[in-house]
Amino acid sequence: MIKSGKTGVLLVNLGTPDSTATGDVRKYLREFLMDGRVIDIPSFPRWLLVNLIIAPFRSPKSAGEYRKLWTDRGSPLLFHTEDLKAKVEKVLDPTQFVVTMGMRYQSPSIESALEELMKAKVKKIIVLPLFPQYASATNGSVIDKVMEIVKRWQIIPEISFISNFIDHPLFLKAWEELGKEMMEKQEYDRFLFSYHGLPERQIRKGSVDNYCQLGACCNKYGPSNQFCYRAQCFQTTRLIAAKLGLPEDKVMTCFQSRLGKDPWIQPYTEDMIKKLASEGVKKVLVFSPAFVADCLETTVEVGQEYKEQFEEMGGEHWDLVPSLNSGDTWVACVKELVESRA
Ligand SMILES: C=CC1=C(C)c2cc3[nH]c(cc4nc(cc5[nH]c(cc1n2)c(C)c5CCC(=O)O)C(CCC(=O)O)=C4C)c(C)c3C=C
Ligand SMILES: [Fe+2]
Ligand SMILES: [Fe+2]
Repeated sequence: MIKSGKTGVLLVNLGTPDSTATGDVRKYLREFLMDGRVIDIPSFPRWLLVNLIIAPFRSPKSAGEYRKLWTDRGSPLLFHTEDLKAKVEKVLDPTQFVVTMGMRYQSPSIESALEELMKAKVKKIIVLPLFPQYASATNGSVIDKVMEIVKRWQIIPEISFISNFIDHPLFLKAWEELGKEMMEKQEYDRFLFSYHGLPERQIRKGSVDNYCQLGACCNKYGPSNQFCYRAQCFQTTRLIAAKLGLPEDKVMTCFQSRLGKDPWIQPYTEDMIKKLASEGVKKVLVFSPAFVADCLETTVEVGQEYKEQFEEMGGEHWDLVPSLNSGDTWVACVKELVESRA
């Protein structure tokens, strides 16, 4: 009998600068923000905006933020993704799977990872964008990039894209375990779930039959809004909160990291901090479940900057639940996600 080939697994995260030098941060921001799924305006105005305004003015400031984040092993987003890949490789059957890792922007590239899989003569590729909630700017962009590369291949193997995994029992269990560990050390008055934001326009563009109106529609999650990023975030909060038995009136969902002047999805995390402080709330536990690895957005923005803001307004505890990184339950989740598609 002819032996069929292995299945290739491609884990993809966002990407991070090569170093904290302003030039490297500028290069990263240029590649990232020139993606038409991230800044979704026509290419010429996008080029002007990115190259003449955002990259020159933002790079020095962002480089300073990256310096607060950087470790001996470099950027946490990169080394946690490398660790995850190494651990997933260990738990998957090596006679059946070849595991690779790539970043949507900068390095290691998706192209180099796909070449590795092609050389391994895989019969099928499973692509797992490491973003729990689907957004055109993240998962959509990964799918776009993979297709752009494989369309040049003579033989295109079967490809399966995992587009969201917010309800996977092991994803929820991993957050439950991390949350419990924090809650055993400290009591909290509120539980804040802060997700990466998106321009409202991008939600509207993805809304089928105009279902999504960026309001109470996101309080329900089902076939009508299964790809609405905002609805997926609210659903993620509900599922994790239920696992931890958190009282509904103490749980809030909000969105961080607005870029530019256009309206982004609300409520904004910064407004939520002001509201909590004005209500006299003192102890807040913060989850960031749009990310599966510690990165600039979690460690610096939520863990340092928002913490300072809350404390300046009279708050006493602002504690960030660490991300999934390469923890055992999360590794088991990735194993199951992959095996279920093999
Ligand atoms: C849930 C995942 C993410 C979504 C959705 C997303 C959308 C999005 N992001 C920007 C602009 C920036 N994001 C930046 C950093 C960053 N973003 C994500 C994830 C999502 N982005 C991660 C994991 C990171 C951190 C990377 C790291 O190296 O640690 C940045 C760069 C940092 C900075 O200069 O502040 C920008 C800029 C837009 C415009 C957007 C949707 C349209
Ligand atoms: Fe981002
Ligand atoms: Fe919605």
